[in-house]
Amino acid sequence: MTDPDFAVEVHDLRKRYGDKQAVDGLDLSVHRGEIFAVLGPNGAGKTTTVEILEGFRNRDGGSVSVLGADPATADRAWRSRIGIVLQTANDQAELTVHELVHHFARYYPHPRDPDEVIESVGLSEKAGTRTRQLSGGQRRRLDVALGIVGNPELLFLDEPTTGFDPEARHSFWDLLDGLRDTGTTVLLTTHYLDEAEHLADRVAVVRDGQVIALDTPANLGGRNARRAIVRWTEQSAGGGPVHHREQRTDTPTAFVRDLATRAAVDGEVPGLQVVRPSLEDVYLGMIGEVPAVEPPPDGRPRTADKDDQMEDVR
Ligand SMILES: Nc1ncnc2c1ncn2[C@@H]1O[C@H](COP(=O)(O)OP(=O)(O)OP(=O)(O)O)[C@@H](O)[C@H]1O
Repeated sequence: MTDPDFAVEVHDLRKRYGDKQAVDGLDLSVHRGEIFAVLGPNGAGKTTTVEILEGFRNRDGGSVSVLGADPATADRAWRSRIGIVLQTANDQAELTVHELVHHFARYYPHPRDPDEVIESVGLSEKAGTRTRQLSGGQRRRLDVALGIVGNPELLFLDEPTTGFDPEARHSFWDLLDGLRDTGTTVLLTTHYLDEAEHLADRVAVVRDGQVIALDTPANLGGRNARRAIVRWTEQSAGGGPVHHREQRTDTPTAFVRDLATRAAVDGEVPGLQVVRPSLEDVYLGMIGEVPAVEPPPDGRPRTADKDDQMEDVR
């Protein structure tokens, strides 16, 4: 433990609520300076894990190191090195943006310049506005301002863009890209696959309290999961039933060329589609929502080609 290259190291983390094993032997490590996303369905154990890392919740077992210290016993000096943006917004509704950010800055030994922070989250024009008069997206930006004004080495963001419109989400991403450039380590939980894909250097998928996959967004699920899928239809001889065919391949162009010579009807392959699984397809396959990237079950028809698989998907 306490490898200086890692901002966070977690091994075999466990937490139970009554008879619910919320975290069940979870392992992960976050490099310094990286943006790390934790994805998972509702109830997977993400918030519990993050709260343990923040020192807000006790664990039942496992080892945890955050900025070299155990959050369960860490002191105030440690706390001033982390920033936290919670799911629920702060409620000092009568203070202005300027007052609130300046007020929070005084809690920290080495804060950033509060006015620069307000500017960096795009709220300069709202500095004199009471926080209750901010829109949801502006409120979230203020939450981030409060999370970063202490100049944290590590920032926790719990579902930062839930409820944002697409434009607000994209400006928030720009804000985080800027934070990345300052070397701040960010650990965020999100339900949005596009968010993880855009922002994260690495992604952990959590299900049933365990990390079931951990990789870069491009490699999550393995290279095989991102192979192109060619889909088309074939009709049985004599006008019989239509079969939906599907094949995974690294060489879709060559495959379609070959398919066109054997399966085209009047020059066209019926129902032809070439798709590459998105991160969302891979993720949904992993958490068991849609078997998007699983191999076909036994007993389904397959091609003679030993490298690739084909199935009748009906
Ligand atoms: N304080 C608590 N008391 C009892 N059970 C809890 C408590 N907090 C969470 N749980 C349960 O533990 C499991 C994990 O919850 P957790 O909030 O960590 O999941 P999550 O992945 O953050 O979910 P979401 O995406 O919905 O926020 C869930 O089954 C939840 O109902």
